Amino acid sequence: MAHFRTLDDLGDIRGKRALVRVDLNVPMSDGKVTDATRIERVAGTIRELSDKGAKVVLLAHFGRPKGPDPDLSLEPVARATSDVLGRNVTFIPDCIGKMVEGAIFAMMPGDIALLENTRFYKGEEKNDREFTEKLAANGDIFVNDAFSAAHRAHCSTEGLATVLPAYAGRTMEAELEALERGLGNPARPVVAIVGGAKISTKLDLLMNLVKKVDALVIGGGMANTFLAARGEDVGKSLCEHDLAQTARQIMIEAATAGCAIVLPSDAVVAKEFKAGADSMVVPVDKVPADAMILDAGPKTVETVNEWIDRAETLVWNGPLGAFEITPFDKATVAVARHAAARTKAGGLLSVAGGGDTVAALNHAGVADDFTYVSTAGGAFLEWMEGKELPGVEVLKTR
Ligand SMILES: Nc1ncnc2c1ncn2[C@@H]1O[C@H](COP(=O)(O)OP(=O)(O)OP(=O)(O)O)[C@@H](O)[C@H]1O
Ligand SMILES: O=C(O)[C@H](O)COP(=O)(O)O
Repeated sequence: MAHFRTLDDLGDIRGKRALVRVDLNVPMSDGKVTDATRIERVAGTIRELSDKGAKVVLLAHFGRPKGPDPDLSLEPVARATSDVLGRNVTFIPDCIGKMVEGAIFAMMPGDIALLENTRFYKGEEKNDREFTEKLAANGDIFVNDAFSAAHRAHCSTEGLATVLPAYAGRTMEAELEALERGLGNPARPVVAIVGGAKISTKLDLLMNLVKKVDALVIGGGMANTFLAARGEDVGKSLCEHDLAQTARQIMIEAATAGCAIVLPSDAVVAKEFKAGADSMVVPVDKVPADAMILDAGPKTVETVNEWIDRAETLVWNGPLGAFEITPFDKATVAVARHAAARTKAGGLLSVAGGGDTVAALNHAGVADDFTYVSTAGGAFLEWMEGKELPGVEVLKTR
């Protein structure tokens, strides 16, 4: 990639402080990382910089804290990163200031440290110049290996590249190359599946996506808002009723663009959101008032698989149900396995992205059978829409 500086362009960095932006926003349960894919993907960059003798200082965010929040500390992620690397990763409980400066000063060439959640400071998400400079004070070079956070114009994703010599890490390089190969000019029909729970974040994306794909399958918690917008009673399901008008607008845009919208026709419902809860399959117009939709039903799975059979390109972000909890993983697993089988048989280019989506494909045992699995969620979708990603653009121009 001629227009980026990469690790190949680094000179002698022995003893230099490399601030490395990674995406360690990984799924966690009971304080433990439940899927280490994002950590595994950045391990190569970390090892390479460490082997070159840099002091490797990892910068990352975790969750969406409103300020310092012990529940969103990166400390447990430092342990998981250490396990993946098979090397010690020191956790430094802040990301700016004298204490951090001292801790980094004490590091030996090749040592690796992870700083505390950058989002504990308000300046981070505002891309505040002063906060960028405080972060930059602890680095000699900046390496961005967080493609999955590159849609955010934050200090640690964009700002730092304006004040320090900036390089794309190996994962950033690999993601851009693979997505360009797979989606630059996709073979049609293109089917997109968008599910998951981050409804408000994804509605804007859907608005643009319907203009680019031939069919849009809406699943997971996302679908409930659309079903409600269509007038269905979704009981106690996850649903953003105040976004019903936007959902209706998306359906109108889709009709205008000739994009088929595929919504669930049946659903698995339960009264409790817990493993092994009593559940039943109902048509989407018969959801009991005291129950919630937690997965797509078998008829829906059949319909989605038929769309996959017609597709040349499949783009997938967001699970079709609460796949972490049995038995609400069935639809996601069935569709993932179907797409994987078609990919393996030839004829389907399948690209999936999203932290939870990757976890779901791993759960289905088919992540390796997709053409490409990106660890990015929002960044993946924005890239798909053709939007410029600030974290990528700033690397290009320097
Ligand atoms: N019907 C549903 N009700 C409640 N939660 C659901 C439902 N369907 C899916 N989910 C939840 O959606 C979550 C995943 O959604 P999300 O939008 O975060 O996916 P993603 O885009 O792959 O992940 P990320 O945003 O981390 O990259 C899972 O935790 C899953 O349990
Ligand atoms: O999980 C992600 O998609 C990235 O880490 C970005 O997280 P955000 O949506 O909270 O900015």
